[in-house]
Amino acid sequence: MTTSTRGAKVPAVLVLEDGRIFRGRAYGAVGETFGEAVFSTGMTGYQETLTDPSYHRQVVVMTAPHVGNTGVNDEDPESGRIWVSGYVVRDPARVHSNWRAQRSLDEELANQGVVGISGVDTRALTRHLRERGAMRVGIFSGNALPDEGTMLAEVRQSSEMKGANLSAEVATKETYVVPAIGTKKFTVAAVDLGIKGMTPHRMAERGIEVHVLPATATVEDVYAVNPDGVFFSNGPGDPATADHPVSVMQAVLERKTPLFGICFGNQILGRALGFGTYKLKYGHRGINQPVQDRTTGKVEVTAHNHGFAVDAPLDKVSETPYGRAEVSHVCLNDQVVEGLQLLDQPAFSVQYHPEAAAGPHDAAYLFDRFVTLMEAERA
Ligand SMILES: NC(=O)CC[C@H](N)C(=O)O
Repeated sequence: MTTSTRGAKVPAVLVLEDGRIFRGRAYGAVGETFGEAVFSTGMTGYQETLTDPSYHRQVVVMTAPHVGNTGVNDEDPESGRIWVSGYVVRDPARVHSNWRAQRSLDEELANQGVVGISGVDTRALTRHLRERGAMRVGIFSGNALPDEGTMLAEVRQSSEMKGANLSAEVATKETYVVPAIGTKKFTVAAVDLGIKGMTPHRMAERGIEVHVLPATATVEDVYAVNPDGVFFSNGPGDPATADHPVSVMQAVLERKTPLFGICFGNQILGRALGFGTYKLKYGHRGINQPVQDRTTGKVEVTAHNHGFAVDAPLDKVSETPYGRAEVSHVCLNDQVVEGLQLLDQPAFSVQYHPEAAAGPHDAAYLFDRFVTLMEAERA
């Protein structure tokens, strides 16, 4: 059990681009940071949230009121570092206690230079974002802060999420291989647009050797690994900017290689098929979102982290250059497209996170579906 009072007495201010201001105390590193203000409704899994590369350039507000209780360990991160650009909590744990804990959350944020703020009325902030939409934000902490007008001007000069092309900033620069666990059955080329560590692990558990390729990988790079299937990962930024992975995916669809995409990968499949993408008002982030599989009618409780979505018709099968396609999954909160599948070739994707980490495992069957497509191709 460790106690920490780091930053507890240093003032901090959160300034939204529309001029609303919340005052609190420094949490984690002291300094200033900018990003898109978004909220996550996950009650658990803060380490996985912080280290998900899809949160690059986002300031995450936790709706769970008490954060940090179980400290930080070196097993749960989804990547090699924290990616959120800022962190907002109401009541940080002063005492953490868990058999796996190695240090406190505010120590970890400080070590990694992540500026946060605590003591914020996160319920009021979340309601504000829900009503006005996700927007730019700045967190400023320290004993001598700029005046409000200066802070607001800095927030309004910071970059927007719409139009941001960020995959190359978070993805691996070099290809690496995640070996199959047990007998190797298949090889998959996984295009890393900001991949979470649990995703190749879920494939490895099913006998897949995963070659994780940089976001800049070409069609030749993909086929150089002689893949049984091709995967496109989650990742940060605006899918409207992802022209390169869209063209690589179109080449994969041409060849009818089994294809699976998660989150950003679903948006890329949407674009590859000719659908548009758009920015949601405030997005879906958390581990408690109800999604219906429209093929089976079953409802899954699922993990989400997306601010954009695919604009595809829910009520009809669409003709695309790669055959017929339909919306396979839909979010029951707001009818947003949560999955796509092709009817004439082995390709599908989901907007949410079947790998969980954090979150329920209801959607793990989608990895089995990918295996089934690869088996059918081989038969
Ligand atoms: N987790 C993801 O892949 C997110 C995809 C995209 N950046 C979005 O916000 O919608």
